[in-house]
Amino acid sequence: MIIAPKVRGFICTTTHPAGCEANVRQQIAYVKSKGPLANGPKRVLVIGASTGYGLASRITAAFGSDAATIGVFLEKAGTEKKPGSAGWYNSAAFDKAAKEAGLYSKSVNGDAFSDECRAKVVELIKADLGQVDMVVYSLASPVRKLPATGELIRSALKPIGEVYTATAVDTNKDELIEAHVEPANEEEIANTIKVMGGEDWELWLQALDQAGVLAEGVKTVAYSYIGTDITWPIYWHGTLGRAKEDLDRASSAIRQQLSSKNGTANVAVLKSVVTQASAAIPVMPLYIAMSFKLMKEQGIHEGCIEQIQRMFYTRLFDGEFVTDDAQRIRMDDWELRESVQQACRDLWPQVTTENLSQLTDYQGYKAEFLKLFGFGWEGVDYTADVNPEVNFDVVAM
Ligand SMILES: NC(=O)c1ccc[n+]([C@@H]2O[C@H](COP(=O)([O-])OP(=O)(O)OC[C@H]3O[C@@H](n4cnc5c(N)ncnc54)[C@H](O)[C@@H]3O)[C@@H](O)[C@H]2O)c1
Repeated sequence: MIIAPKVRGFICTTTHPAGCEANVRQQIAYVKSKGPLANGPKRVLVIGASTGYGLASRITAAFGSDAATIGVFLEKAGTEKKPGSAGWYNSAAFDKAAKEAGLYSKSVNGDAFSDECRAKVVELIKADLGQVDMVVYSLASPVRKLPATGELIRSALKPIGEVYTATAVDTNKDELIEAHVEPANEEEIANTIKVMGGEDWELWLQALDQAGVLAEGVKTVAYSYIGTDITWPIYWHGTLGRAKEDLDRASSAIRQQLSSKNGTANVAVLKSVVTQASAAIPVMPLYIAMSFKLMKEQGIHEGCIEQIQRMFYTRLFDGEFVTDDAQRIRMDDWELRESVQQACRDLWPQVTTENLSQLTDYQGYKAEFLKLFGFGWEGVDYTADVNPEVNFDVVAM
């Protein structure tokens, strides 16, 4: 079939397998261009491995450090008649490239919040790798089914204390709007912490530790976002920020847990990038369009793969392991420069629907958003017939 993009709200409901493969190949080429990673991990588990930062982590570990990887994600396979999710095609493309390079790659498609999924991963590690020396936690999900009770909990994307009002962009109409978001109540705050906080990361590390599949000196990282005063009301000071604070709590609990095997646990604070997760956060698309323009002009632009490659190569495994006072790895250092933030603050009140494309990198944002779903990649013939049914080595749950 011939597949064209169909955007509905914050997502594109169609995907292109060849475009997703082009995305993965380009990320692999980027990592390879940096040469081998000294002292890198060799057996890596990535939870949330199919898109965004998790995919970039899997690619960096495999192609920077020749690591065997197990990836966990929740994605939909395509059928003859209907395209699957982008993460499915990304993972198929990763698996193909890893095997071509002689690297071990196994994937588990299932609910990472479930005990069954943890048990399956433990079984795989025991059977194939023995132990892992790195665990990346990169889940982004609006819902979590609690493993103990089966209760389905939903997160909320809301401010706390007062209504949030700000200029935002309606990405369907390409118009500036005034976004109003009502504050969360106590239950919504607690629920968001349950879904996106640190509990599930802790459960993973406990299960892996108890099964004896964590190697001496194991490193685990979970990804977070803090941002600045521009996004604080909706993010860091809102429900998601509370969940991310809980990740800091979990990181110190896991650090304690791993100390007997000289393991480390850190939250890595990453920059804002275009992913399916960030597209759903009010104000993020406008802020990203603005900061991308400035960071590109200043020669410090990074997407997922550039951020993660820099983290692995200059902080985690080679270079200087520096953290902030809360033991967080700060990869948002370039984004937080005053040259970027002050310029954003100055630009914010000047942006209108008419000058959006001149004052910000809005066109770049839109193009990158479509690229997440496999559209707009150079070298892909979008007029050609493509089979949406793509199979690879994946354990279904
Ligand atoms: N996007 C940003 O700008 C940004 C910035 C800083 C930090 N982060 C953080 O990085 C992490 C990853 O975010 P992202 O933007 O890469 O998101 P993403 O939406 O691109 O990826 C989410 C991943 O989680 C997986 N997933 C979701 N629910 C699952 C489930 N129930 N079971 C198994 N897998 C599941 C998906 O399959 C996918 O692999 C999040 O913690 C996010 O807060 C993102």
